[in-house]
Order: sequence, then structure tokens, then C-alpha cells
Amino acid sequence: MTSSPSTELHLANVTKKFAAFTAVDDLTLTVPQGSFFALLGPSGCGKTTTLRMVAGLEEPTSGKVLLGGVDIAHKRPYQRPVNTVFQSYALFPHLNIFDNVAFGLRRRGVKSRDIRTQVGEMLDLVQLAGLGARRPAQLSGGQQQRVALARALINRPQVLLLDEPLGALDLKLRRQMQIELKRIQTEVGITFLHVTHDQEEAMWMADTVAVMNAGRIEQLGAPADMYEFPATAYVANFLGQSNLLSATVTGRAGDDLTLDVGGTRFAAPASRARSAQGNVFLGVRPEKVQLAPAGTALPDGHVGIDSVVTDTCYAGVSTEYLLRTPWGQQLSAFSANAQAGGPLAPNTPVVAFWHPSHSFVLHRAPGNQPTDGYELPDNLPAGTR
Ligand SMILES: Nc1ncnc2c1ncn2[C@@H]1O[C@H](COP(=O)(O)OP(=O)(O)OP(=O)(O)O)[C@@H](O)[C@H]1O
Repeated sequence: MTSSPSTELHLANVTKKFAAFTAVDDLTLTVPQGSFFALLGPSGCGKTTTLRMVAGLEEPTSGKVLLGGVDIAHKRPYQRPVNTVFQSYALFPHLNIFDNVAFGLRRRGVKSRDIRTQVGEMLDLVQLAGLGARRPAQLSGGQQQRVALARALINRPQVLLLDEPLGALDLKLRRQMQIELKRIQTEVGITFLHVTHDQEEAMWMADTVAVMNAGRIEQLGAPADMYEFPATAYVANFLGQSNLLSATVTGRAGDDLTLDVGGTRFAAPASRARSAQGNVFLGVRPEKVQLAPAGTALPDGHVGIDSVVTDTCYAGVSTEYLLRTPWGQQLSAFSANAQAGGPLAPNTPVVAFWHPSHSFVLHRAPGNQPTDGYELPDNLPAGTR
């Protein structure tokens, strides 16, 4: 099963206002045909409103929603070749699973023999073969979400919209369904536009992730590219965790930038700098930070900061160490628990070091300090900072 050619989804300068409040702000974005595309951002950033404008559940205040080059912004939801899977499943409780999935085909007047074949194929695809006679209440949450998926896919939409579809599932089931969703998308080849506030989920599943902030796209790209080289402090903090050290660029020689960080000279590759002058953040992910006893000579080419352990957070596969630099900034380092040696006790002096190629340099607005008032949005979900 593949979608027809030229079903690229394109939003052109789309704005949505609710009275004086702008929920989506002049948003332009292209979702390539057949891709798995995630809209990611904290609660209230406008991702569901964007999805609802594609579904036809909200009308844009201005701008175009083009599907295969046709502006669908003012079409009724049922006139659009899109379907939506909601977090709440939205199944018909009085119909069995077969009839729930067959619903769209019956409305279109498809012959019963074809309905039997297509529903059978669809139940196979979502691994629910044999459960067609059950009612939704007789299925688990994960199974009900598979039914919702089958029901949405059976009409072969050009775009499938997924609004936090796994939000009601526990963590283990959520992981299973993430793998399943990815497999199903690859198999059917239909464009999936997936809304989530879960950064790991977006990175696991999507080919392209768009990080939204206050109705706008802050950065868009392949998950690994964005994680390794975020464009802004907001993205660096929303997509995983980052250490952002306030720094000033003091010079450049070829591909090397020299930075002053708390009075210490640091190097960073200019090719990994979004800003190469003035006030910047020197960024490094906690898993790239290694620890050694204070006074240890650093491996060749590495840069490091003498620090003190202030806290340890054991998390099974790894331990997160919170460290304090001599100038009072907090640093975080992840250490795999497979490594030899026990956990470092609080107050242990260490050197935190990394290779400059693992760092990145971001623009820093005047007065924007990560430890003494760097402003993250209030509404970041638990586990992000
Ligand atoms: N019908 C509405 N009337 C007024 N304001 C609305 C309406 N729908 C959404 N908003 C506001 O628009 C902003 C964006 O909402 P939206 O639901 O798109 O955010 P979201 O990023 O999907 O958040 P969540 O993950 O919590 O669903 C929010 O501030 C919300 O309160």
C-alpha cells in the first residue's frame, strides 16, 4: 500500500489567533510525502492547533494549508484526505472491533466482500487478527490504540495525523507502540504527522522533528543533527539535557574558536558554532562529559574544568553527577554504571573534561545566564530542563 504521488503537505505562513492570543504565528513548514514528521514542544506551544488546522478542526486566521498543491485550509474535515488518531482512541463502544475498523469503508459504500478483505488486512497489519468480534472495552489500552490506528488507516488517507496517540499508555507499552507505529508507517508509506511533547518519542520515531516554541518553529531537522548541533539554547534544553556555559569569544584561528569560560581559555570548533563572536554559550551534552580525579592530566586535545561533585542521581543504567565549577555554575555529567568503581561521593574534587568536537557554541542574548537566571519556559514537561 503506498500513497499517491505529490501528496506533500505544505503550511504557508499559517497564523491562528484565538481572540487577541496568537497560538500559531506565521508558521511555514513542509512535510515530505511518506515521511514520519514530529511536531515537538512543551504544552501550549501550538502543536495541536497546527495539527487541527490540517485536520480541518480549526480554520487558520491567515495562510494556506496545501496538500499536493491544493489549498485545503477552508475545506470541511470530511472533504480532506486526512485522518486523525487521538490520545483518547475515540472508538465506538457499541461496535465490535471489526465494525469499528469497517466504519469508513461502509460509509463509502464499499462491497461487503471487499470490506472483509480490507479489514482483515488491516487487523493483520496492527497485529489484532482474531480479535474482530470483541468490543473496545474488552481490549487493553495498547490494543484499543491499534484499533484506532487501523480505523484511521483503512481509508488510505494521504496524511495520518497523530495527536499524542501514546499519551495514555504506560512507559513500557509506549515503547512497544513506538516501534510498532514506526513499522506500520514504513509498511504503509503514508505521511505521518505526529504531535508530542515527549522528546525521546519524537527522536525515536520521526525522520524529521520540528521543535516549536510559542507558535513558531525554533528548529527543524533530522533528530540526530538537532541533538548533536542544536541551533538555540531553547532547543539544546528541550531536546535532551545540555550544559550551557556562559562564555565570550576571544579569538579565532582557522577552524578553532578560543573562548573565555569563567577566566579559563577553552577551544571549540568554529564549524560547530552558531555564533562566533561576543557573548555565547559553550554547550556540551552531559553524556559527553567525562570525570577523572582532580589533578589528572587530560587526554590529548581535551578541555576540562576543575569541579566538585555536589550530588549524585542513580538511574539504573547510568548515574548523573551534578558538579559545581569554581565560578559557581552547575554542570551535569552522565556516567554509565557499567564502568568500574563506585559512585563518586559529594564533595569529591574532579576534573570534568570532553573533546572540543563534542561541544557546540550558541548565541547568548545579553544578560542570559544559565545558572543565575537563564530563562527556560515554565511549562517544560517533567524530566526536561
Ligand atoms: N479554542 C481555543 N480558544 C482559546 N485558546 C486556545 C484554544 N485552543 C488552544 N488555545 C490556546 O492556544 C495555545 C496553543 O494550544 P495548543 O493546544 O495548540 O498547544 P499544544 O502545544 O498542543 O499543547 P498541549 O501539548 O498541552 O496540547 C494554548 O495557549 C492554548 O491555551
